[in-house]
Amino acid sequence: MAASESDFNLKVVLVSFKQCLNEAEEVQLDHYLAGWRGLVRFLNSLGAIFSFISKDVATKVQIMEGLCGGPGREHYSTLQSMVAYEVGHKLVDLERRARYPDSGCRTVLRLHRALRWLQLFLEGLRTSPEDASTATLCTESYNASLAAFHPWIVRRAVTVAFCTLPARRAFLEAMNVGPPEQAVEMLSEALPFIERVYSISQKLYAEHALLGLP
Ligand SMILES: CCCCCCCC/C=C\CCCCCCCC(=O)N[C@@H](COP(=O)(O)O)[C@H](O)/C=C/CCCCCCCCCCCCC
Repeated sequence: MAASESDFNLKVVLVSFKQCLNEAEEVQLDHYLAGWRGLVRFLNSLGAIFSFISKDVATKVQIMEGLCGGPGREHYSTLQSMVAYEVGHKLVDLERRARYPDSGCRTVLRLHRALRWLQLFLEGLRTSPEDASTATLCTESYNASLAAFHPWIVRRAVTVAFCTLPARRAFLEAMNVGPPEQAVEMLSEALPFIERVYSISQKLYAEHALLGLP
């Protein structure tokens, strides 16, 4: 993995997701996006073959940064306020993508689906035996989450990229939180926060019938 990305620390990323929820259990977008920025750094450290993925995530983070810092910024403090604003002002189109291609709701939905992949993948890393194949873990988590939303060509490219992933031990070391055993322990503590953020977001999107936003 590239030395320039050696400042990556998965614990810091996971803490962002822990900090996401306020007392009312609303998802605070600044922490949510901070978590994603950290994940982009890690993706960049995996080499050029993953750049099509990191670019897509980075673009989506930039769209959200534009909304969170733009003229309507007061509506973009939490996921809940964003959904209420965009749905209430008809800024989302459930039928076509072309009308509001950069709405916050559709952009976060893509990240939200990817968060499910991350949750499943990290859970796989945490619970698998030492000699488990990361390509297999990645493929299984991908097939159980994001794959349903991607066309054949993306699924194919992703499957090829997975074959270049480092071994499980290297992954755990790349988290920069100490020896592999400590990384596994950290995952046990941190994963419930990702799960919580995911399930609160999923419920919110389901309540507003936004889970299929094109
Ligand atoms: C030390 C271990 C830590 C693990 C950290 C992993 C870091 C990576 C975190 C997340 C990566 C997944 C990001 C995927 C975002 C996909 C968003 C998406 O679905 N975009 C598609 C739809 O967008 P619109 O066109 O509707 O705007 C877009 O078409 C697809 C683009 C590229 C393909 C995305 C493939 C996702 C594969 C997920 C596995 C990532 C493998 C990372 C390896 C660790």
